[in-house]
Amino acid sequence: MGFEKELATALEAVREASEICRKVQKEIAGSSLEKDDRSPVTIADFASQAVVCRILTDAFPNDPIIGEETAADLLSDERRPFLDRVVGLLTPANPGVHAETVCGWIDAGRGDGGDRFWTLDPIDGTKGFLRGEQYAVSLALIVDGQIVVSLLGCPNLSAEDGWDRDTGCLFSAVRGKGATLRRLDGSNETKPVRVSGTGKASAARFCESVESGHSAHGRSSQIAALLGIESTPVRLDSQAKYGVVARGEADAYLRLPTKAGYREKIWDHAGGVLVVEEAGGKVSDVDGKPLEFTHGRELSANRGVIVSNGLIHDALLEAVARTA
Ligand SMILES: Nc1ncnc2c1ncn2[C@@H]1O[C@H](COP(=O)(O)OS(=O)(=O)O)[C@@H](OP(=O)(O)O)[C@H]1O
Ligand SMILES: [Mg+2]
Ligand SMILES: [Mg+2]
Ligand SMILES: [Mg+2]
Repeated sequence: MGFEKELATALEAVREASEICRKVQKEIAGSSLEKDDRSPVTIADFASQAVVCRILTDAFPNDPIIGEETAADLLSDERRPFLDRVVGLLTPANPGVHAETVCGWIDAGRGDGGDRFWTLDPIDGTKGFLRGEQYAVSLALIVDGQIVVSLLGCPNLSAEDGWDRDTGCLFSAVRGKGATLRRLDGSNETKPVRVSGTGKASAARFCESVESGHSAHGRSSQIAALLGIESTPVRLDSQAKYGVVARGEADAYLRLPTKAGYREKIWDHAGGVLVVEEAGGKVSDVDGKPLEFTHGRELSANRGVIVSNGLIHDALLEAVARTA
């Protein structure tokens, strides 16, 4: 199957959601609150999830969506003004829309898995978004446990030479058809995406999370030392890291387990994984196992994530094992 309609619909959804995020990031003050797990969320996270779920549900009414956010976080009386601001973001494209409708769109993202489902991170890297730095809108379609379509909208990641750098970029991949880069604006000009050709592990350029609570930075410097790497890792938020490896600006992204028991969420990876694989790279957990998107909301069968250009993957896994 070509998944043409799925890709076209997902491109429209990620572009519309990214546009809202860009608008909010320009006037960010007072736009965030804290969820029960103490992580931040903004009006743009909710609006982005609402937009993507609305577009996907219109086109594919039978497809479940597993999204990060829930409207339950908006329903108290004290959060009503915050909900009204989310509704305000959606009103230009949906004149007269009511709060109940918007909450229904957000909660269309409360679906379960199954043979065919989408997973959505409406803003990945919310902390980066709040700092004015990198974030991504991440969306993927999973069929029979395999990612078949994936998209990463990166509004603050410059498009490459010759393109207007300010528009941000949009990566997409369809299984077996390669990975593609577009500008995030409406233009449909595309470029193929390829990983780097760095074959010597000692020459590898790493990227990793900004937040040391999300990936063990100390262990990644030990790994770099073992491999004879002298360059310092580039730290950037969100699945933009997958995009950067996919287009060869970095050779690897290490996400090393921190506190025992944290399980990675599927929406934090699905949009990036297929983009890197279709660009010629490789993704596994720290034990070298493929990521399993068949256990609901979490990658419960995996620990950590190692992303590379493929050529240096075995050397990375060996160094990871030696620092265990
Ligand atoms: N303890 C812990 N360990 C691993 N991962 C965690 C942890 N806590 C949160 N998260 C998830 O990290 C997502 C942000 O991705 P990054 O780590 O790439 O961003 S950052 O550079 O650290 O800001 C972030 O995604 P968003 O909530 O969508 O921003 C979280 O789902
Ligand atoms: Mg995330
Ligand atoms: Mg998120
Ligand atoms: Mg979050």
